[in-house]
Amino acid sequence: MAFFTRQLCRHFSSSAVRNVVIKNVTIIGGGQMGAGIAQVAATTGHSVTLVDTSDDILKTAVKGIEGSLKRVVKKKFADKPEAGEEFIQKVLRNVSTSTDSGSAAQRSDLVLEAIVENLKIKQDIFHQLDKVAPEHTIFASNTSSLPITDIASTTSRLDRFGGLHFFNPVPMMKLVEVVATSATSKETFDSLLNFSKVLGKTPVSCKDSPGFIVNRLLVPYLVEAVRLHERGHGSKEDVDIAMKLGAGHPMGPFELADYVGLDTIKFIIDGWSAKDPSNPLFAPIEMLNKLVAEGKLGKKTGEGFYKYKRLIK
Ligand SMILES: CCCCCCCCCCCCC[C@H](O)CC(=O)SCCNC(=O)CCNC(=O)[C@H](O)C(C)(C)COP(=O)(O)OP(=O)(O)OC[C@H]1O[C@@H](n2cnc3c(N)ncnc32)[C@H](O)[C@@H]1OP(=O)(O)O
Ligand SMILES: NC(=O)c1ccc[n+]([C@@H]2O[C@H](COP(=O)([O-])OP(=O)(O)OC[C@H]3O[C@@H](n4cnc5c(N)ncnc54)[C@H](O)[C@@H]3O)[C@@H](O)[C@H]2O)c1
Repeated sequence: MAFFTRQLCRHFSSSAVRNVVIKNVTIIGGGQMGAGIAQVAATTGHSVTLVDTSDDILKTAVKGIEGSLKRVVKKKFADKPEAGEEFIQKVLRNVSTSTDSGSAAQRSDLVLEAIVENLKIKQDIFHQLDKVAPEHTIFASNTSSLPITDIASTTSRLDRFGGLHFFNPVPMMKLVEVVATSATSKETFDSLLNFSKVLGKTPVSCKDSPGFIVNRLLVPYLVEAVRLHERGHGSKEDVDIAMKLGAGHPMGPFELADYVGLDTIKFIIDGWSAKDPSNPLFAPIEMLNKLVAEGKLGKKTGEGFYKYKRLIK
């Protein structure tokens, strides 16, 4: 009888999990994206634990969240600065930080990963967390370019694993790509879809195909911009001005690349090139490789294609 009950529980706890209402969220990675997602989740009343590898990084992340919230309240509470400050403190109370992803995951309905764009590191972290997270906990990755199926493969919760691809800067960008693998259950997908809506975002449904929707279209455009410049057909500045004034983009391709982070972009290009080496789209980009080798990673380090005065906006 005990055996039967155990089997029944196992069945219900894995394949027939009900929709999970997401309240407690662990976000792994307190960089640009993790901090932005933490801000939005905390603002919408979720209890958020932000995890990174050191307390210093986490301190910088929380400072970044506070800075971003100040920009939000400047608009939202234009005539009531005290109410604005109260709002900021209320949101910040919903954010705690930790360097221990395991204990954070134990209290979470959702573990959302936003660490470096490296398959092995992402797989390792989910493999560890799969052993300690509650059965009902949904895992999701914010990857820009890696197959969710590959990231999920080191876990035993393929039905409770999906993609939640946010856009940078998270507080301003309305879109979330919600990605289902062939193993993601409908309940998990619906929970992720609903979570995105509760965050105030507009979700679109995506298959686990390379680049999902946005990056599938955005990457060739960005690559062609840098090739055009390398061929001597336009300065960075003119290319950026052209795309802003001629195509209505809020940022030109070089500005956008600096904003995303050149290390992240290199991870994306190198990863796709390794999978599809004969595709000319992914041939090495000399300018990009040089800047990354010099530690010029874009806006976050103060220099990339351009130089910047302020590191944290
Ligand atoms: C060339 C190299 C090629 C190499 C190959 C390429 C390979 C592949 C690359 C793939 C990358 C994929 C990355 C990822 O997976 C997907 C992405 O995220 S792509 C990025 C998507 N984001 C964008 O496209 C951003 C475009 N930019 C904008 O929308 C705007 O510029 C902006 C960021 C919103 C800023 O607006 P601006 O008007 O320019 O500037 P302001 O500073 O005046 O801001 C306006 C308004 O917004 C408020 N605000 C801005 N940022 C924040 C923030 N972080 N927090 C809170 N508020 C913010 C600001 O306060 C202003 O408010 P207002 O004054 O108007 O009240
Ligand atoms: N930058 C963008 O515009 C953008 C947009 C959408 C999605 N993404 C994706 O989001 C992810 C993060 O990108 P980002 O721009 O925030 O990068 P980032 O470099 O700003 O931040 C990554 C953070 O992860 C931390 N980290 C690394 N290994 C860790 C580990 N084992 N445990 C805990 N923390 C760890 C780092 O210390 C760093 O703070 C990537 O997968 C990227 O492809 C990026």
